[in-house]
Amino acid sequence: MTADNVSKFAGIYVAMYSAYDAKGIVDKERVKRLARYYASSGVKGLYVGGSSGEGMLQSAEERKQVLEAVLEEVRGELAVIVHVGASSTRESMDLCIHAQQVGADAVSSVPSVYYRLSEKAVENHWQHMIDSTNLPFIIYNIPQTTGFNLSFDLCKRLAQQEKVIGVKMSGESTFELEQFKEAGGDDFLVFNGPDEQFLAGRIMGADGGIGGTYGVMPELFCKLDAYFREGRFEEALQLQHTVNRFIKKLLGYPSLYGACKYILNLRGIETGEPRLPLLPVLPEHHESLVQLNEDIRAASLNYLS
Ligand SMILES: CC(=O)N[C@H](C=O)[C@@H](O)[C@H](O)[C@H](O)CO
Ligand SMILES: CC(=O)C(=O)O
Repeated sequence: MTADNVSKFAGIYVAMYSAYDAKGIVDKERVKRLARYYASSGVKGLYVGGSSGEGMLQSAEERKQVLEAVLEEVRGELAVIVHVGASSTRESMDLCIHAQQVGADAVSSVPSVYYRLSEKAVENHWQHMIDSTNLPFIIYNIPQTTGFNLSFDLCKRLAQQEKVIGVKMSGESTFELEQFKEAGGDDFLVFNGPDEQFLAGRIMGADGGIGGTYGVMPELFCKLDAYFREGRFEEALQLQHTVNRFIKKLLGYPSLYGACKYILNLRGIETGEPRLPLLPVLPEHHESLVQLNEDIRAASLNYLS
């Protein structure tokens, strides 16, 4: 990993939702409109097909369609990292090869889920993906959903490879986050996962963040990152408090993604409902989401003026 790569990839990435039509079928035009919405928000890039993107709930064919739509819209304008994690190594490799063919900037993956795998098995799973293309690879560590926590030693071993450029750390320990930076060295990128502690992650060494709630407030996260870079920590903390009030509310709905998608809908960006088993919001939630959308809008205007 070179310093060039660091400057190419460090920054704020929206973990993008997928867009479906009213029947729940992937809608490429809607995906494009959503990608376009972020292109003017100041973010560095998009993380496609991750937790928020519901990649794990889609067929490989659908995942390819979503990625193609995103790239057709913002290729060269935004950095596009695509999550290729799947249960079988074979499917992940297929998604990696596709990502390279269509021009994604990097691939990323969680461990295989469902089976309880040894560290050796997870390493081998990731290595097959790394070897299947020339693309940079970003480890996705999210122990609270996968049950597998990346160790310092495995991080260090993987980071020695040129193609392994970073880790998305969605575990909540900022100590472990700091240790991944230590394991990988200066040129190894660490992305903060938990949006609620973005500032803490940045202070402990993260080079940027990849987050789902950024999708409804990208400008606020870009501003928070700017405050951090400028050393304006008190203002950064105040802004983190502000976004956390919004995140806390978002987490109170039947599903976080359903709430975020409804807010996007209020802004004229239709993405359909989250895919089951993730629950949509109900009519009784609409009024409070209209209010939340207005509050986010007011905060964005306030911070950007
Ligand atoms: C567990 C999970 O999905 N974490 C996401 C990414 O790492 C975050 O972006 C959260 O969605 C966000 O911090 C809200 O809790
Ligand atoms: C939230 C997040 O980072 C993801 O969608 O993977």
